[in-house]
Amino acid sequence: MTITFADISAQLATQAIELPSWAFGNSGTRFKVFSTPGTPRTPQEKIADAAKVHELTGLAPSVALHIPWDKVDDYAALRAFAQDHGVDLGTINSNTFQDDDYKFGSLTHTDDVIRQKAIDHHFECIGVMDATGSRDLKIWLADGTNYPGQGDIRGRQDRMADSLEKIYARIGENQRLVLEYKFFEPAFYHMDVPDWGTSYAQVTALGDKALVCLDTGHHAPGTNIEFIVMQLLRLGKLGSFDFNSRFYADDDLIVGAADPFQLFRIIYEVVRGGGLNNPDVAFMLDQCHNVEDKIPGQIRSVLNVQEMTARALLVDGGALKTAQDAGDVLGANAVLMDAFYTDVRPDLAAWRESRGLPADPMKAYAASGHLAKIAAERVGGQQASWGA
Ligand SMILES: O=C[C@H](O)[C@H](O)[C@H](O)[C@H](O)CO
Ligand SMILES: [Zn+2]
Ligand SMILES: [Zn+2]
Repeated sequence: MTITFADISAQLATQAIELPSWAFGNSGTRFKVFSTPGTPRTPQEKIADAAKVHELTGLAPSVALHIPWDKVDDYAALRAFAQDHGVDLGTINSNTFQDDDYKFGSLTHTDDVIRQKAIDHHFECIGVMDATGSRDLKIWLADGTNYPGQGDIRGRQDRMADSLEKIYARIGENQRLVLEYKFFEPAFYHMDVPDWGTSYAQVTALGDKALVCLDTGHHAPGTNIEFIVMQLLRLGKLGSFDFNSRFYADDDLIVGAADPFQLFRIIYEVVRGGGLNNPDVAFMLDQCHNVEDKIPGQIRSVLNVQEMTARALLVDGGALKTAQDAGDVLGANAVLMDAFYTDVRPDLAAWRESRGLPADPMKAYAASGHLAKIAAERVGGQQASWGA
């Protein structure tokens, strides 16, 4: 039975992709962080930009914050500001990677005083969650070493487990902790949470409110990421995605830009594993727009996820299973490729219009004059920049 667009539009209508506040700030590499006219200077301006993406796509109802980059005196007021703009505040990201004290680790540090400082920072983030109504605390640790022998990697695991246990004890009833893994950078010999297995082991030891965060840019080249997605869904431990794409390392490029087929395969396993529109599995972007304009970059990103979701939902599951069970290798592959090669853009455009959204949000944003408006308005002050 061929699946039609009409069969899948209801599932598309409930898709929600959380935007990272930091994607609207300036970002770059160790070589240069470029500034851009109109870049937000405050958490409020970042949220207003995220709301513009939601206004034009209907896809991005919440914004993730990064502490202290989005530190304010009154988080309840910030939430009200967000809600006035038609979005809500989402995942709270901790940051133990920009303080001199954490040169040799944070939650893994040998010095109890420094470790407690890192734990206290997470208590502060949980306090922010209480004020913003956020569900998820996302922990990504830069902790690791650069040379064999530099650190006792076993001892570091034990100290991290102890630190996480103390943090987890403060996680509220309707809150969760998601632990993000990354195979390298900024450490170049070992990272203390290098892979899904380590994150899974650590969060499983904590309890049901602790889950794994999968950043699509955090795997060794050649890794079959969709297999990891399948397994974490199967184990009920996939809490969230940090979506982006990369050609080489953790490039944090627009999701689907570097490898659209990989994004399709990942989302197909999300669909197959019951993870689509599943409140337990958060879709978030984690990107930096170093040279392209940031609001259009985020619009393009959520549209890429939507397009690949539509294609994944068009996979004829019945025909696929029949071919798989019959050992029809090429037949089974063809079922998936047919969906991947289906151009869903015309149907999506008509469907957006039927919902009062612009058929082509990229064109609509370009024609809106919004970029020129914020460039003219946002003069003076300190532009938000990755890291500050
Ligand atoms: O590589 C770092 C991770 O992707 C984290 O999610 C980090 O918090 C985020 O990228 C912001 O820089
Ligand atoms: Zn990430
Ligand atoms: Zn990353």
